[in-house]
Amino acid sequence: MWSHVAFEHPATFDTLAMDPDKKQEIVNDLINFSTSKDYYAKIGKAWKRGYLLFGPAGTGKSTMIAAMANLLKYDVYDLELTTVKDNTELRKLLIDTSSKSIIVIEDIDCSLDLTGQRKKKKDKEEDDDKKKDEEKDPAEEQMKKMEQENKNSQVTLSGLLNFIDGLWSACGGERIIVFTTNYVEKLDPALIRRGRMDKQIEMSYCSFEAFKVLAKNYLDINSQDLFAEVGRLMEETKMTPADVAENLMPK
Ligand SMILES: Nc1ncnc2c1ncn2[C@@H]1O[C@H](COP(=O)(O)OP(=O)(O)OP(=O)(O)O)[C@@H](O)[C@H]1O
Repeated sequence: MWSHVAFEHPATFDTLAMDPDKKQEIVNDLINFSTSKDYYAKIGKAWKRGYLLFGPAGTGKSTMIAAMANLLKYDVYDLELTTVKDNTELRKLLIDTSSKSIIVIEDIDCSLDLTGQRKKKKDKEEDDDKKKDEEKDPAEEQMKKMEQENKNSQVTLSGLLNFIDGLWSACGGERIIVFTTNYVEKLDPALIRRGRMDKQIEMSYCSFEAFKVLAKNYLDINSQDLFAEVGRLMEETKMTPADVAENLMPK
């Protein structure tokens, strides 16, 4: 079901531009997770950890995932939810991952109508209430039933969460699941509740600290007269690390 491509992304935590304290915290968290087999066994929980990476495009969410994989030497599985037929298929796909893996679901806000599904259900209940006393057309009822069955055959938020919550306990191995989004505010709060996403990481516009990492990577410069001015401008502007990096590339 998965097609295999050798993972050879060069990004590491050394080349990742972000606040050094925040970066160190994430590295510590990952190492702590990967060396905690006994702890998870002791508390009787699946050895898994969920990360939510959020922030504007070009702030390094994909780069961060590559750095995670390179640090832990895990396989990366890119899961395109919109192409998964139903919860059964989702289950099969996830069981089929290797025992040291990072499962990535990018742009979660676009993959599933996470907020919509709940709203639709509520709207439907209201509609049904209104109709309670009205005569019900059997043909219409049948159509509704079919529509509902069709809906049930798709990947749902609850299918996804159930999987994250439970199934891995049966599989063994260490699994990291990473969700990314450019619009954290659009997500269903149930998805980002603690316990489901263990760590939420905001990827933000390029700070001066992040700029220094990029200057070192791209130009081999640690310090320069213009740095003070760049630092001031970085505070004033909202530039993504991707934009900064592009400007540091030879033209
Ligand atoms: N924090 C960063 N550190 C180092 N390089 C970065 C960083 N952010 C972006 N880049 C550079 O910009 C390119 C695009 O960034 P990336 O794809 O990681 O961003 P993204 O947040 O995943 O964007 P999108 O939301 O569009 O997927 C990367 O290949 C990398 O070269």
